[in-house]
Amino acid sequence: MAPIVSVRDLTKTYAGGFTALDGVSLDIEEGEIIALLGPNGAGKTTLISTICGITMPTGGTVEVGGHDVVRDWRRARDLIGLVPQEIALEPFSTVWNNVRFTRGLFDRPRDDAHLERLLRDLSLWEKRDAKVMELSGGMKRRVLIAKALSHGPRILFLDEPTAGVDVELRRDMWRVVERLRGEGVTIILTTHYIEEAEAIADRIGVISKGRIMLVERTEDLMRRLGRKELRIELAEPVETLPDTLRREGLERVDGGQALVYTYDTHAERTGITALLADLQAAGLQLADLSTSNSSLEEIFVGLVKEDAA
Ligand SMILES: Nc1ncnc2c1ncn2[C@@H]1O[C@H](COP(=O)(O)OP(=O)(O)OP(=O)(O)O)[C@@H](O)[C@H]1O
Repeated sequence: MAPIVSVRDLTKTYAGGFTALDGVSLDIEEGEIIALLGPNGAGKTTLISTICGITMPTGGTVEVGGHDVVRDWRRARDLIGLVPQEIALEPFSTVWNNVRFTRGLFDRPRDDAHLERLLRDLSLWEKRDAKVMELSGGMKRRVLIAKALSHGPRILFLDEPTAGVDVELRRDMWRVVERLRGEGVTIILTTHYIEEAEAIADRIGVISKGRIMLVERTEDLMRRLGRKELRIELAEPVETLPDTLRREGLERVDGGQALVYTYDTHAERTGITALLADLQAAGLQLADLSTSNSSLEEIFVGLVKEDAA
């Protein structure tokens, strides 16, 4: 099946000369949830805005549902719902009218039942007659989501959806995302939180300095990167490792006072039992043992550092 979003060699250099996207290519399949992960300023928002036809590319192409987002922007945009990072709402208008107006912009027939369901899902129904300016920041974010979904888009973009939102909104949001997933809606979100990406995304793309560094199925990425460290404090330091202990992943550290064994938490065998047996056989006395997660956060920081190196 043709991808629903196809990005080819996309570049964006802003008027001031700054290159925010530097040759990005990415295919997104219909119905998948993809998380774009990257530090501040990596180019995530620029990528989303360009796919949505809001930012003009300086090179390359983007097709959404087979429509070029520049030449055929209206048809491409019609398939898209965008929840932006910044709150941009009509402050004097009510919640209901804000959402209904957006649906109207997409030339959809009136469908109050659809809008009611959306507002209920987002715990906004009680506030439907309130003016947007009277709402809290969290409520305004809910309105942004309702607006983005008002015309029943096939693709939903969520730009940093959970930055600074409370637990309830996060929960409501993920409930809506689950429902949309069930309906086959494609979801593209940007986030700083790798745990969030891991929890909901089918694939994770890592962006740094305007480039896609990797795109992988979440489970493959986690398997590849899901490593843990076992630290073995020795009663007496060892000068060199006996041959019977030499193996992949084992290192002498702190002048031989400790050994660090890195293993794959997903592997069928971690090799820990054999290692401990070999340590005993080699006559090494253990003073202490501890394990630490190579946390997903650290992995991410590591990836970005790698790029900077
Ligand atoms: N209109 C603009 N003019 C000039 N530079 C811009 C413009 N918009 C963004 N940039 C720059 O492009 C780079 C990428 O910005 P972008 O907002 O895409 O990053 P991001 O990954 O979404 O970051 P964040 O997580 O902070 O939102 C940044 O260095 C930013 O300063």
